[in-house]
Amino acid sequence: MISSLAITLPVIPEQAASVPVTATSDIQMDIRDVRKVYGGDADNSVVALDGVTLRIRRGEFISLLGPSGCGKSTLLNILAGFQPVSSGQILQNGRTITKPDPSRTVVFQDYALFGWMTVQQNVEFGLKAKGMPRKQRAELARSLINMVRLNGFEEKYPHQISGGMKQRAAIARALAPDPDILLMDEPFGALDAQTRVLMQEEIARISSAAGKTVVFVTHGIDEAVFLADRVVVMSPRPGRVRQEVHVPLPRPRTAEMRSDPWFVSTVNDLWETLKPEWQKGE
Ligand SMILES: Nc1ncnc2c1ncn2[C@@H]1O[C@H](COP(=O)(O)OP(=O)(O)OP(=O)(O)O)[C@@H](O)[C@H]1O
Repeated sequence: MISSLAITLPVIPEQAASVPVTATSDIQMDIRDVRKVYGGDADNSVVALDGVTLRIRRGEFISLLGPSGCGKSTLLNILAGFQPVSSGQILQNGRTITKPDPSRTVVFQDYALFGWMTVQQNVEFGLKAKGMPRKQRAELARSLINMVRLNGFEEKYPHQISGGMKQRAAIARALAPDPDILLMDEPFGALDAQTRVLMQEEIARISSAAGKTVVFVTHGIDEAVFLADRVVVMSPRPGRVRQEVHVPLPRPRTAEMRSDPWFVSTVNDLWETLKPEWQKGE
């Protein structure tokens, strides 16, 4: 039971009041006043992010939650190094992010597996690109396949396995280069409701076991709270950090925590806050 914690750690309206004291050396990602504008011409330009500031601790699991179009994917793409900021800065271990790097890998909603490669080959892909010898990469890939519980499916092609299995393979592939940070963009968005719940429990287990920092983009309030150490709620476009919720649930997260009173009331409170914006759409 965590109900005693529920009294001391409610949904926090102001970010500054809630942030635990963190040594600078524990900060892995430092997002400083980031603004992103798409389109150069002032009439057609879209301000996707404005003044986003966020510090992410090493090993922390962050859920980025917000209405459609608030800039969640934009922020994730910038963290990955796929897109530049328009202004502001993002530091990883004190260094500015300027391009993609194997220390940050991405899991997308649509799996992005190579259809002509088996599960084993997909997982090995990044290791081969890094020049790891064949035997070593085969062993490492097998242990990751084991971790995501796909043993027995190593020689299957993506079209021969289910959506949940494809996403497990994509997670194993993203973990293969041993990244510091795993970036996940609505990874379970294409799955049916039951598989989604099972995958949430899997990623909770895998991320704890692998000890990675995770940034997880989602529309799902219960998913965000179930998985995260901290839920970062974004405002409608232009995206800003409007609220942070520190989640006191212990790890490993287990299915029964979904009926904990703190969990239920936090999900309800967030829903009440976000409903008007989500009803409006973009
Ligand atoms: N390449 C682009 N060019 C122009 N506008 C873009 C581009 N990519 C995104 N946008 C716009 O920027 C805003 C933020 O988009 P983004 O995809 O980051 O939001 P999101 O919160 O991830 O949305 P969703 O939850 O629907 O995926 C939206 O208004 C979107 O239309």
